[in-house]
Amino acid sequence: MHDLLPTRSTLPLHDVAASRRIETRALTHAPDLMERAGLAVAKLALALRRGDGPVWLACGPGNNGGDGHVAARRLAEAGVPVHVGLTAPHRPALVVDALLGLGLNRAPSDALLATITALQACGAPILAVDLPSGLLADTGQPAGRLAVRADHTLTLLTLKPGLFTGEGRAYSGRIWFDDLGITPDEPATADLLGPAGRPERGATSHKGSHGKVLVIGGAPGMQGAARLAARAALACGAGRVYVDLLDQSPNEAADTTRPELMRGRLDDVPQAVGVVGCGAGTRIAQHLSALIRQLPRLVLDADALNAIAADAVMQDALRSRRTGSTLLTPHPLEAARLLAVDVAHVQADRLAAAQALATRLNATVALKGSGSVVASPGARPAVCASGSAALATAGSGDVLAGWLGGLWAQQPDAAAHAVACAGVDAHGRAGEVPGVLRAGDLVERLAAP
Ligand SMILES: NC(=O)C1=CN([C@@H]2O[C@H](COP(=O)(O)OP(=O)(O)OC[C@H]3O[C@@H](n4cnc5c(N)ncnc54)[C@H](OP(=O)(O)O)[C@@H]3O)[C@@H](O)[C@H]2O)[C@@H](O)CC1
Ligand SMILES: Nc1ncnc2c1ncn2[C@@H]1O[C@H](COP(=O)(O)OP(=O)(O)O)[C@@H](O)[C@H]1O
Repeated sequence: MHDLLPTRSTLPLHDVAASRRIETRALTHAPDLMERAGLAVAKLALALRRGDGPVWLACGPGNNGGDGHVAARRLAEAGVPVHVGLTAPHRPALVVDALLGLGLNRAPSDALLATITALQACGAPILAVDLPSGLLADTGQPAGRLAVRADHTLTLLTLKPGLFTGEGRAYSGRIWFDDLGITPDEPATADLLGPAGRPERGATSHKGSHGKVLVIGGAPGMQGAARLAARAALACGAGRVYVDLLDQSPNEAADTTRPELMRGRLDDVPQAVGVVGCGAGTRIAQHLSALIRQLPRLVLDADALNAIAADAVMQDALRSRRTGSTLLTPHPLEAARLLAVDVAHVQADRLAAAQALATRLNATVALKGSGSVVASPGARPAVCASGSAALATAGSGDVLAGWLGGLWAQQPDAAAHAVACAGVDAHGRAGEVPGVLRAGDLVERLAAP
């Protein structure tokens, strides 16, 4: 058993169907799985309980509840007072939520909702077994109007996507993992991203070795967005970074506080990685066709995505680009526009939405938000466990787009999927601070070795 985040390597995620298959096969040679699960829960409960009061184990009707009953027995054997039931004891030292796990298949019944409300109100820390009760393992969304908001979740046998994306991080608390001694014997449903290395800088390299980025965006009043993207590309290590600010005179500086940044246009740097759309407004539409046709590698963000959502011809042009050469970075609303659905639909199943968009536009999609999802046509999707609400501030997405452009410029042979996985995870890790991180400071944190 170990504390899972931050991840030290890329790990497999398994959805409910895959977890069930793994469990069924494992039970043939390890029939004591529930004993192992209950023991792991009891060990963690011992470490987490606060005071001498009873550990309250709220056990549901299925095997999740079974894990809770085994844990209760183990705790009692260790001399810990336990209370097994659906109503609260006096001053519990810990609550073990073993109501519902993988088997959640509908909105919790009223009786379960009453127990969820009681365990939430009792004041003790909550340890959820496998999943917070009421949270859907595949999507990270509550199945009904309430799910347990746990302080800790000990997930068992497999890692479930819903712990990490959607609302998962808000409900799961600190995530622990015990594989119960079983190695998954089928491919992952998705990857949980680990840290990726930075592009190498050879001792004799020169600026020409590290590629070019062209940032196109920054309509009047929104030039900061393009500048943030350009600064991020520069901080990432791109050899040269050019900025094409829409509607600005070509004689003006790209960024007076970053003299390293140059003005440039598509015709000046036709082989650059394009980072298009940050703060661009609606005027970007008139530039997009040429950019989509000519730039070999494209990161499309913000207003570029909105323009594409409104133009079927541009969508066709995107589809005809080489697979692996286009990277879209929508937040959920931009993804919803591109898919012609509402945001709730996207958030209800972020993995499915990202995959649908990737297939529809023949592009890699980094669907942003807590638990960003990277999806590409024909590839296994990835979920990013890094990041925090410190990133929920204007400009952090512009920084991501620029950073992705900078990474890609230095790895011209990389496919968009690999670039997206590395960049999204690095961006999230740099954004793990208490409070708020201003986007300019995020660039500096990303740049730090
Ligand atoms: N087998 C093993 O050795 C191992 C098992 N493990 C553990 O087993 C867990 C999976 O167990 P599980 O399949 O029994 O499902 P579980 O989550 O307990 O729920 C099913 C029950 O809940 C009910 N129910 C569903 N939704 C409901 C709702 N909204 N409101 C009310 N009721 C609802 C459903 O009712 P039904 O649909 O049948 O009417 C059924 O009775 C897994 O998460 C892990 O903890 C692991 O530790 C590995 C070892
Ligand atoms: N609560 C959160 N947890 C993790 N990452 C977050 C959270 N809120 C925002 N982010 C990240 O911050 C960035 C915000 O991007 P975006 O919404 O495009 O902002 P902007 O357009 O203002 O730059 C995305 O990378 C997103 O994944």
